[in-house]
Amino acid sequence: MSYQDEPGGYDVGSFPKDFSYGPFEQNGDGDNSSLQDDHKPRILLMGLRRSGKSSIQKVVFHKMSPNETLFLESTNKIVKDDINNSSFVQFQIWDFPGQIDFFDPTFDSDTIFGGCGALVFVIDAQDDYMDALNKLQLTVTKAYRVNSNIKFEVFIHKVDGLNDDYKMESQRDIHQRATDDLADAGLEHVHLSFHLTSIYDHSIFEAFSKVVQKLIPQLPTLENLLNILISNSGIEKAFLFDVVSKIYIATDSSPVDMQSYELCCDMIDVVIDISCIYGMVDETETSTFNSQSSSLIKLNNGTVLYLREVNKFLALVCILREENFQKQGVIDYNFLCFRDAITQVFELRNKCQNLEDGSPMGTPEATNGPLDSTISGSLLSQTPLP
Ligand SMILES: Nc1nc2c(ncn2[C@@H]2O[C@H](COP(=O)(O)OP(=O)(O)OP(=O)(O)O)[C@@H](O)[C@H]2O)c(=O)[nH]1
Repeated sequence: MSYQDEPGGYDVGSFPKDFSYGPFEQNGDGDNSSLQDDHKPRILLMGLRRSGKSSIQKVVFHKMSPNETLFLESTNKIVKDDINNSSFVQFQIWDFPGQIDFFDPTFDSDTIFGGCGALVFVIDAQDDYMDALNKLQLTVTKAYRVNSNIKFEVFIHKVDGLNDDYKMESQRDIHQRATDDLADAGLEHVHLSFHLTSIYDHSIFEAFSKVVQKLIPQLPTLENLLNILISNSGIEKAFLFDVVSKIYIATDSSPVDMQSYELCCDMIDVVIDISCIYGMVDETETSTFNSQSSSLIKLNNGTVLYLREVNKFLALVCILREENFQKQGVIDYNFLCFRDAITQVFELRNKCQNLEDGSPMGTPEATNGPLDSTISGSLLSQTPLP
């Protein structure tokens, strides 16, 4: 990951449409870095001072430990962070200073909101949130006028300090007030998504996963592939993880429960830690996660966790009953079909992006159409487990 700290020089002309995917572009011929930049969507982090914006960015994308965020200094200019080199998913995060003033003539809202995919507004739930709600209304109104395609995500943050009842009550109250405020501004049709988050547990990774997923046009295809994989392999739940950030870019369509997600995150940590200690062939190696990476953990409640490498950046982590793991051969075969299908999805996506920069080929409908049926066919041809 590279880290930039430059408040000016935004690229106004290009309008990022969706995610671009690292491995294939890096593998491609020639220098297409400017093309990559064109396709990189922006996620903006906004909210009042000290609400926790920089902490979120540092913990999720820079592996900072939550306690270290106590020493973070206040952000006083826009900080752009490129999430690209080591992560499969590519985008930019712009961290805004809390005191940003939309009426300042130097605040170029067309540039800032124009190329934005998602706007994450962070509200400190441990503080009085009335000012934050006013700012939220102002921000959404301003951003929506410039770009009606922005996904608005509200993080009700620092909930680690709150008991469960108060947490739910705050969420209900913030939800109600925020939607009322928008209705007053004539924007009742604008959708806000709410997430309860804290950097001290997995909730921030889960919330960010959902933000990122909304910007992946191939999500329905990925979900469909995961559904086919689990139903033919006796798997209960499967996540496709971006290994570096531990955000999941897709899961099957059964509901996600936090404990399963935490278990899978912990498994990735275990695999990376063990690989760092025992998996380095020589000291020049920089990545310990490679095509040899896989792991099987049996829990004492009859559950099995199974991890397989999909590519340099992605891992599939599955949860299944021990008795369903007896036919590991079928699961492994289905996994290989799944991996091929995923590769095809992103290769096709990449070709479309290169061929028709900005054309409707990049839309989910286009990528889901003919591709889905061929890939589904190859997976479905496997013998389902009894
Ligand atoms: N309890 C708790 N504290 C948090 C959490 N997230 C951030 N903090 C703390 O909140 C304080 C402010 O965090 P920052 O990330 O600097 O806030 P910011 O929104 O970037 O602040 P500005 O740069 O001034 O706009 C720090 O002391 C963090 O440790 C959280 O989830 N729970």
